[in-house]
Amino acid sequence: MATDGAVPGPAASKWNRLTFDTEEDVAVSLAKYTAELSAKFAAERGAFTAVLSGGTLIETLRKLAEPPYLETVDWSKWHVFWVDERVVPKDHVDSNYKLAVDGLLSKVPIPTGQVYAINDTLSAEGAAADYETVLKKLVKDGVLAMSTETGFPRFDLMLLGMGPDGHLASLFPGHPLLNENKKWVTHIMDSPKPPPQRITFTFPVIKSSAYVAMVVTGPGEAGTVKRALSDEKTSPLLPVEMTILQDGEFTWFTDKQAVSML
Ligand SMILES: O=C(O)[C@H](O)[C@@H](O)[C@H](O)[C@H](O)COP(=O)(O)O
Repeated sequence: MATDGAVPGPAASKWNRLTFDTEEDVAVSLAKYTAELSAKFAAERGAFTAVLSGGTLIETLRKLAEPPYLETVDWSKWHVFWVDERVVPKDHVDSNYKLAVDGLLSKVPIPTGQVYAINDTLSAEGAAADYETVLKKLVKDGVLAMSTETGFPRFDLMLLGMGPDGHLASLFPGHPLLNENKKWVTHIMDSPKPPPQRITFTFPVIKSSAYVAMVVTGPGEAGTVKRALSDEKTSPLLPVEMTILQDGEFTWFTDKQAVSML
């Protein structure tokens, strides 16, 4: 059972809240939504740029690796990125790349050259700069779109999670990185969520997305979801509340436990 809600944001942007009975129902709907956007952009642009988070998001994407999507999705058009990544070896248990490979990417035939992991031999600062260089080349190559409104890259779909403190990516409440408005990719050395060293997309990039799915299931963030979805705003806004798309569609994918305090 899904319900919609009305929402704020720039006139060109849309905002939806979908609530399902169970996490399983969220997973079923998220796979359909992702597969449909994949087909849309593959047809329109000949490529589909999909950005993954760490955390439970990969588990909630599990239905994509099952029929019918295994056969019906044109995986050759996919280009996969990470909205944030821990600065650890790619085979480390804390790696978001490892998490995604184990949970999804090893099960679907995306060309390996179209999965963009960080260079794990570099420092956090170096890896962020290197990742930004990779993105800029993909813009030149016509794989990654640019937002004409913001001058930042415009990813087709970002699949995001939210922490109990309202963080997304590695953009944490009260952190100076929330104000970064020049770089596409930056680095953090003191992440309150371990491990401490990460790279992360900046807000201008996230806000330039064509589609964002904010996937929150279970009771763990119910209080933060209540605050994020409340009309009464308290200052300072949480990072998730700051994520107002410039010209895109933001959709909450939640289960009943996640919205149980609304
Ligand atoms: O690298 C990370 O840790 C993630 O990208 C992070 O932003 C995650 O999405 C949230 O912390 C939600 O995590 P859960 O889905 O596990 O609640």
